[in-house]
Amino acid sequence: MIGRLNHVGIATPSIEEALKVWRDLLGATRVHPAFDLPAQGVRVCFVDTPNSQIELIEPLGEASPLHGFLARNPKGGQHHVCFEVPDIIAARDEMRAKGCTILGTGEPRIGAHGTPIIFVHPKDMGGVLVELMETPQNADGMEAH
Ligand SMILES: CC[C@@H](C(=O)O)C(=O)SCCNC(=O)CCNC(=O)[C@H](O)C(C)(C)COP(=O)(O)OP(=O)(O)OC[C@H]1O[C@@H](n2cnc3c(N)ncnc32)[C@H](O)[C@@H]1OP(=O)(O)O
Ligand SMILES: [Co+2]
Repeated sequence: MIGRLNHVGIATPSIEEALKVWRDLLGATRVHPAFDLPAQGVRVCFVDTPNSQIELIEPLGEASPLHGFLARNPKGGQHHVCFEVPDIIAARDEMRAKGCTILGTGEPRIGAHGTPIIFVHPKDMGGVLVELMETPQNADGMEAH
């Protein structure tokens, strides 16, 4: 079921501060404009790497899921990893059948790439918060990579 690594999520109190690491120290040159995703309670900025992306996420609003993490890690840190799957409902049902907890209602929500996503609880994933996202498709129905 597990597919391509789409991105690594990095929680930060400030995207501008975090960019000093990824752009200024590590030399990333392709930094996308930051944007708000109110439905997910985050502000997002993607940094391209040669074979994947870093997703910088900053809390947006009082209900942001990042507040607990940043209370434990005030300077931010690695928050989640995201893998593509061909069918999000099939992936969710398979993970549930294997005894994993899907966070929230379990209904997929639209993520930053415009495709449905779910999160699997870190207690079932060896301490790693895992995001699964449906593989982006082109207009012709082919994988958009
Ligand atoms: C940009 C949009 C989208 C995309 O398209 O890519 C995103 O990526 S949005 C990213 C932000 N959204 C989410 O994270 C949604 C899912 N997350 C949650 O529901 C919560 O954050 C959480 C995972 C349930 C954690 O909630 P929190 O209140 O912070 O902590 P708890 O006290 O409930 O913690 C329970 C347990 O889990 C450990 N934990 C928490 N966060 C992480 C983490 N990021 N990685 C690993 N482990 C984590 C926490 O330490 C607790 O452990 P124990 O103390 O051992 O119980
Ligand atoms: Co993500």
